[in-house]
Amino acid sequence: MNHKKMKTRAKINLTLDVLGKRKDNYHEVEMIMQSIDLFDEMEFISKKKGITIYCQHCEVPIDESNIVYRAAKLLKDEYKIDKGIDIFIHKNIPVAAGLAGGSSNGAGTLQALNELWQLDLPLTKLMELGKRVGADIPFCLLGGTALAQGIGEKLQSLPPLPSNWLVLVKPPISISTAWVYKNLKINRHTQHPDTARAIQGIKEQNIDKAIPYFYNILEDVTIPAYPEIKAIKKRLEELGAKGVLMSGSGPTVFGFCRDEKEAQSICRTLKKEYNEVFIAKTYDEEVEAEDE
Ligand SMILES: C[C@](O)(CO)[C@H](O)COP(=O)(O)OP(=O)(O)OC[C@H]1O[C@@H](n2ccc(N)nc2=O)[C@H](O)[C@@H]1O
Ligand SMILES: Nc1ncnc2c1ncn2[C@@H]1O[C@H](COP(=O)(O)OP(=O)(O)OP(=O)(O)O)[C@@H](O)[C@H]1O
Repeated sequence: MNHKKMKTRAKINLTLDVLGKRKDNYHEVEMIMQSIDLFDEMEFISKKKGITIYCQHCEVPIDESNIVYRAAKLLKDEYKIDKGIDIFIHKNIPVAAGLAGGSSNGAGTLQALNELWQLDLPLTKLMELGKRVGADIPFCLLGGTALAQGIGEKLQSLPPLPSNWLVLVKPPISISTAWVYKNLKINRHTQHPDTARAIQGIKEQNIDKAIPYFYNILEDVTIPAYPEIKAIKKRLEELGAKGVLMSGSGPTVFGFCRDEKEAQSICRTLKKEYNEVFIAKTYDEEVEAEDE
């Protein structure tokens, strides 16, 4: 086999808590992560030498700083691979949005090259390698619904929450993840998500019971700096969405809808106010396996 195509899916954070700062510049987190069916398309074609990235999106670098390049290089060096690869990325996931678009591409690269280079590495090994490239990559490899701890790499799968309709709105701002973590100040007044209760609702497969406990501590940093995030949250809530939250380090905001009809209607309204508005469903590969 010398050719592979794949879809790489975005994630949202249903809860995001920060428990403390580590000595390595990272933070200990606790978060419930969820794959959604908003995806990039990737194509991998073997060649003799070198790693070449092709991507038309103006905000995505095609040099060695691309997450995909770093993932491919890590695998190539670690397993002394004497082959090259052309990697084509077609972006649908908004860039620098808090939706782990780049991490999903990095995860897809590890999976695809594991096959094309016949490495036969188990998922746990790919996750360990992925962590070295980015904290969200291990979850992107696992997918579905999961509790993430450590820096995001210690993962426990939760019962799937597939096919819940979401509306997502990305305001036209870019936020650096490192900046957000650096500016988070936790004290005794800081509100934290009730992760255990959110997990309980998910385990009971009762999204309405879980939603009141969805909370993202990083909004404490982003909302004062970017009030438009709060304005979008308010609009989504006014229009009837539930569990409205910023994803990751932002700036994308998502909200849960009752059904497709409600999602379409909210999406239509918000498209008149914002340029980047998306509909997506929560996704679990095991439940919704499809021919890719
Ligand atoms: C905000 C989230 O997207 C939520 O899922 C992740 O925690 C961030 O994941 P990511 O973008 O893959 O993160 P990385 O690319 O590994 O790290 C970017 C920067 O974010 C900060 N960072 C990230 C993860 C973490 N647990 N603690 C941190 O402090 C670090 O300063 C790091 O330099
Ligand atoms: N393959 C890639 N796709 C998207 N962005 C990439 C990629 N490789 C490198 N980048 C760079 O990484 C930065 C973060 O992009 P990305 O879309 O992954 O952010 P994000 O959704 O906020 O990630 P996360 O939720 O993991 O913090 C961008 O500024 C972009 O220039």
